[in-house]
Amino acid sequence: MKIEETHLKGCFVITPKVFEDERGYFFESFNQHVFETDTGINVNFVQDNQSMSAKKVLRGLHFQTGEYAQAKLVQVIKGKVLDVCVDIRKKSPTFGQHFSIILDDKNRKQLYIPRGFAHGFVVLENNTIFSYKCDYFYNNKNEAGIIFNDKTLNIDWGISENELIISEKDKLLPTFENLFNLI
Ligand SMILES: Cc1cn([C@H]2C[C@H](O)[C@@H](COP(=O)(O)OP(=O)(O)O[C@H]3O[C@H](C)C(=O)[C@H](O)[C@H]3O)O2)c(=O)[nH]c1=O
Repeated sequence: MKIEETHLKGCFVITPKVFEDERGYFFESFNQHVFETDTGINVNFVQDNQSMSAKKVLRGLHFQTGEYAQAKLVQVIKGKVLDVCVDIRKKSPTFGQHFSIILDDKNRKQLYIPRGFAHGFVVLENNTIFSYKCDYFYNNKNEAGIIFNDKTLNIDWGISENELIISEKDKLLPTFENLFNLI
C-alpha cells in the first residue's frame, strides 16, 4: 500500500497493493495500522456509505458542518469517477484550493479527505459504484455544500454543464463566496 500526501495538507492518495491470480484479485482496502503509521492520523471510521450512479451524474460539493464534520476514505468499487475535494479550512494556506483525481476499478486508488473539506465527484462510466468510509455520522441538519460550478473554485469537471445530471438540491447550493462571506 502506497500513501502519498497531496498539496492539500492532510489529504492523501492511497494506492493499495493488488494481488492478482487466475481466480481474480485481492487487496486490503483499509488497514488501520498502515494508515496511521504512514499518515500519522488516528482515524476511527464509524459509517460506510455506497452509491451507484449513471454516467454524467455529479454529486457534490458536500460537507457537514461543525462537530458533524466528516473525514472520508473514498473509492470506486466498479466504474470510474473524477473525484474532487476542496480545502475549506479558513486558516489553511490552501483555503479554497482543490485536488482532483481519477478513481476507478483499474487503478484501485483511494482518496483520504480530512475534516474541513468539501467533496464531490462526476461519474465517467455508467452504473459506477462509489463506496466510502466516514469518521462521523450523517446528520442532515449539518449538511452543507458549494455549487459545483463555483467561479472562485473554478473546478474543471471535464463534462459540459448542460450534460451533467445533478440533484435539484445540489443545483441550489450556495457559492463559495456567499458561504464564507468573502464578499
Ligand atoms: C450522505 C447520506 C445521505 N443519506 C440519505 C439522505 C437522502 O435521503 C439520500 C441521498 O442523499 P444525498 O442525495 O445527499 O446523496 P449524495 O448526493 O450521494 O451525497 C453524498 O455525496 C457527496 C459526494 C459526499 O461526499 C457526501 O458524503 C454525501 O453528501 O440518502 C443518509 O441516509 N445517510 C448519509 O450519510
